[in-house]
Parts: sequence; C-alpha cells; structure tokens
Amino acid sequence: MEVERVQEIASNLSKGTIPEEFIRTMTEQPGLTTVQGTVLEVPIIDLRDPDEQKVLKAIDDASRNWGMFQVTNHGIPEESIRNFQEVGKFFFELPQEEKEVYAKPEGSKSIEGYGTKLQRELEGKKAWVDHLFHKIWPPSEINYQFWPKNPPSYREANEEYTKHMHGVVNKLLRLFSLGLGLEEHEVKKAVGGDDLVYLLKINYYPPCPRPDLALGVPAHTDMSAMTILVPNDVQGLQASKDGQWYDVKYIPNALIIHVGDQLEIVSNGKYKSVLHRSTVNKEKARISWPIFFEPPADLEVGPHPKLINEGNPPKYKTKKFSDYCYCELNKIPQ
Ligand SMILES: O=C(O)CCC(=O)C(=O)O
Ligand SMILES: [Fe+2]
Repeated sequence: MEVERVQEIASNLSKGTIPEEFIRTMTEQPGLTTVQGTVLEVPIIDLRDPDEQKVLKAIDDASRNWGMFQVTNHGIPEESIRNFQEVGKFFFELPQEEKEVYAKPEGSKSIEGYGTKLQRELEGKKAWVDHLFHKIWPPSEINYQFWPKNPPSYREANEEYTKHMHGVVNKLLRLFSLGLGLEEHEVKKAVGGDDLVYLLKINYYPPCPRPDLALGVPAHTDMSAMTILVPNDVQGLQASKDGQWYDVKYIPNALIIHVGDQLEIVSNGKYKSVLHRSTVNKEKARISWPIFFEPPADLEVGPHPKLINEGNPPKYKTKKFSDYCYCELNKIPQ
C-alpha cells in the first residue's frame, strides 16, 4: 500500500494552508492551549554535582511532580550527540524512494521501520510527523535491515552514541531506585536488567504553515520504563502539569528524561509517567531522537513488592510488557 508521507504533503502545499485532517480541535490546538511566559519550568539537573544527595532529591522531586526533567553534564560527548543527530537528519533528507526502502513492512507485528502513523486518531485527526524506529540494544535484538546504509557512517554514529548511553541509563535507574527507597539495582532488575531493550525513534516534523493549528505527536505518555530524548534546536516539546501545557526549553546538549508507564507502575504511582506532546515550526524542520528503554516483551511488570503493603495496595495490574502494549495500542483498558 502506498502511504503518503507528511514530508511529501508538506512539500506540495499551497501557501499558508494545511489539509483539514491536520487541523486539531480547539481543545488541542497549540495556539489556544499553551501557557505563555515561563510560569513553571521542567527541572534542569546537573549530573556532575558532587552532592549526590542533592541530585537524588532533585530527580526524585522531578519524577514525582513532573515525570520529566533535563540533565546536563551527563558524560555523553557533544561530538557523539552531533554525529548521531547528523546521520539521522541525513536519512530524512534523502530522496523519498531511498527512505521507502526502510518502510515498515506491511502486516509486520513489529514497530520497526520508516513510517507515518496510519490509523487516524480520536476525532479523525492526523499527526504532522514521519518517523523511523529501530532497536539499538542489546545486540541480539537488533535488526540491521532497518538501519539506513546511507550515510555510510550511520551505523558507527549510532553505536558510539549507544555505548555512551549505558552509563547514563545505569546512573538514572540507580537514582530512581534510591529515590523510591529501594536498593540501587532493584528498579533496573524490575524492568529487565541487562535485557533492557533500547528502541530508537527518530521523529521528523516538516515545516508547517499553521503551527498554531497542527500538532506533531499528540498528547500521550510513553509505554517505556524511561525515555531519553535529544531534539534539534527547534523548540517543540511540551509537558503537561496540572492540566496545563508548558514548553520544555531547548538546552543545547542536554538530555530530556521522561518517566514512562512501566516506571510509574513499578513505583506504584509514586513516579508519574509524563503526559507530553510536540508542536511544529513554520519555517524549520524539527527533529527529535527519543530512545525508549523497554522491558523485554515477555517480562511481567507490576508494582514492586517492597512498595506495596496493606496501607498501600497495588494500584496497577502486573502484566507482560507485550500485553500492556497491545492494550495501549488497541485502546483496551489496562
Ligand atoms: O519530539 C518530541 O520532542 C517528542 C516525541 C515523543 O514524545 C515521542 O515520539 O514519543
Ligand atoms: Fe513520547
């Protein structure tokens, strides 16, 4: 089946208008629903701060109150981030037929490949974004058929970034564990230990003549345990707090961390999976690179036994991660 990519739609528009199916309802239009001025801000945390208790408290507070924070001084070299971003951008700037070689195969059960969200969402609206999904860790999970061969440095840049990512992931999972009052390895173990899967998504949001009316990725929480995202320098990510939408300030080389659904479940609701969405830009393409850190498909995830007791009964069911995703994607109540 031929799918029309948003990138193609965007390049063939008549001036100043967008197709009706991209115009969001009044309750979603970013022009009407974004808090203006910096009233509140997603917390920014310096991971190199020698006062570990302070870092721990900041991450714990951010995970309880926002479910999102940014980290600086995380140890990933700027050059590695830059190379990783450059090769992804290069892929999306290839001619359409070269990108289609990596298209998600029809009928495939896996999410991997180049794509555009096919099913229309609630209210029949479409998202202003194309994407590429592929796993980057562990090696046994990787399907290189979905890794672009062009540019030739694509693989090396992704491997280098992944290599640096391990340290940050372990550090954050350890801090979440301690913040929840668990032993330092317990959160990682609960979400898969060394079998934790790293799933990369690249979002490509073409310039949009009506960024006030359209949305990139509409409001959602991530199904992962945790997500680590780097954007390009175009503002666009928004986080919801207490029913309001706030812009997440772009900070060069910072990593944006989301608490995902599985960490909310393991924590029995102490940490909040952040509701977020992305807006688009009138002149510039926005690109973002989230990595979803996910339990292996067959792992059962539920509230950690040490975090439940008579006064604190489990607020979530324990279920296989694959079953959780199935229910989420098919809008079946969890
Ligand atoms: O582009 C962004 O900043 C957010 C993307 C996102 O939330 C997602 O792909 O799950
Ligand atoms: Fe997301």
